[in-house]
Amino acid sequence: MNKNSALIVDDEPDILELLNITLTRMNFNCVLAASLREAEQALAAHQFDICLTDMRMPDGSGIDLVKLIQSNHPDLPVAVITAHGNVDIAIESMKAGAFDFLSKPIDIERLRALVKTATKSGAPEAALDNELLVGTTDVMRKLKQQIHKLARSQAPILITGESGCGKELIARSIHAQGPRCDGPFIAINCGAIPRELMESEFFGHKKGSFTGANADKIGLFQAAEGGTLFLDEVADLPLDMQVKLLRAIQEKAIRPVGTQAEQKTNIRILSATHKNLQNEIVAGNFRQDLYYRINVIHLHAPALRERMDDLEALTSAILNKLAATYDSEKITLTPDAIKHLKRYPFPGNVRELENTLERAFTLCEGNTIRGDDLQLAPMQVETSATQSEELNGQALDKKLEEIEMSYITKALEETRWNRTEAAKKLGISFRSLRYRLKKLGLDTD
Ligand SMILES: Nc1ncnc2c1ncn2[C@@H]1O[C@H](COP(=O)(O)OP(=O)(O)OP(=O)(O)O)[C@@H](O)[C@H]1O
Repeated sequence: MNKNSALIVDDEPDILELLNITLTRMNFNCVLAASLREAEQALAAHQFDICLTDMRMPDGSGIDLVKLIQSNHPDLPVAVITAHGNVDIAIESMKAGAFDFLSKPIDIERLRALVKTATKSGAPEAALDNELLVGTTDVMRKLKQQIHKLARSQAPILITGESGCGKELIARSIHAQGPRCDGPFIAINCGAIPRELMESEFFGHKKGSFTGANADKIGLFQAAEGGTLFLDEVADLPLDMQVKLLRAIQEKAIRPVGTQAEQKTNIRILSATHKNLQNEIVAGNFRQDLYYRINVIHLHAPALRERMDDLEALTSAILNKLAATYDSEKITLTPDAIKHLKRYPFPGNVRELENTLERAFTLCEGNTIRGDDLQLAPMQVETSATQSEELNGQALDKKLEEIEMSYITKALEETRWNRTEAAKKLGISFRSLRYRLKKLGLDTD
């Protein structure tokens, strides 16, 4: 088996020795350098699989080395070793391109985990274009490149963008392309957890630690061990929970409710929000220090109306998925339907496009969707981009659902729950009614 090779840069002989012994035991060939100059020479002479560097060297800083490696050897993962508690340096180095950091005193277990993650290859090349994210417009191409580049890094990433524009999908792609791809991807909507259960949901609890805690329970952090924890709607975390989350990220350790002992964690944190976190900080709803920690790298997901050239590709991907789900033949759109879609601003982004097409599919005759089947009200078609920014996709969906629910229940009551008759009354097919009943939770089968 070919040995991996490591470049270790430190002017402190003790640490150099510790790193050397640990990595040699992990079957690495180690090259040692005591200064930036020596590191540069080693980089010019050898190929490495990982570089570990201290921050302070006689002739420069670890960040200088990170920058140098970024520009000359962009595929070489480099991790920095920082003084205990020096968060600023750790973050600065990750922003500069370090894939992770270790703080002193060095914890051997963490060091081994870091080295393993760094040298583990991500998903195979074939998966890299990731079919997950449909889109070839410039903005999507750039986003995909960024995702590919950031997948190996362990830096926390904040993904911003409007509702339904693909933030979770981006997080999944980062996970799928990175070295943690065999580990779990745990997604959690921070706004959906009852406040009183939050700490236990995040960190787990011990049996008997509070009323209702009938058994030991693991939390999301433990469930995501070795993988990625995706905190969706992170702006909705209450302030007291923000403090606890900050601590967990900083210490890379958690304490389940009702226990004293800390548990180390090895997870990557990705977060997302459709809110402007800067504004939330000013309003006193979000902690600046937590923002700083989760936003080491920032990715922005574009709204659908900013990449309308992707609309047709997205539409056809969604229709293929629908055909597979409903075991139907290929579904097509008339040119008129395509025109309708192109004129609509999609305040609810790709999610709204999916909902629109699914609804149209259940309404359409045969397998061809016409303009009218899309039910895009003229008022909505004309909505300006500025107005649509104020609309919230989820609110719109909820409203439409309420209207749908009230019409359907009325028709069902009038026909004494005869669904064939109710469908006729509503002017929709039986198939469409059945689909809607299921979706609204009114299905009695
Ligand atoms: N580029 C894309 N290609 C294919 N499907 C996409 C794309 N972007 C979003 N989607 C689909 O749109 C839906 C919404 O995406 P996702 O849940 O990732 O959005 P989000 O921004 O996280 O939404 P929210 O802010 O409401 O949590 C999903 O079903 C997702 O698969």
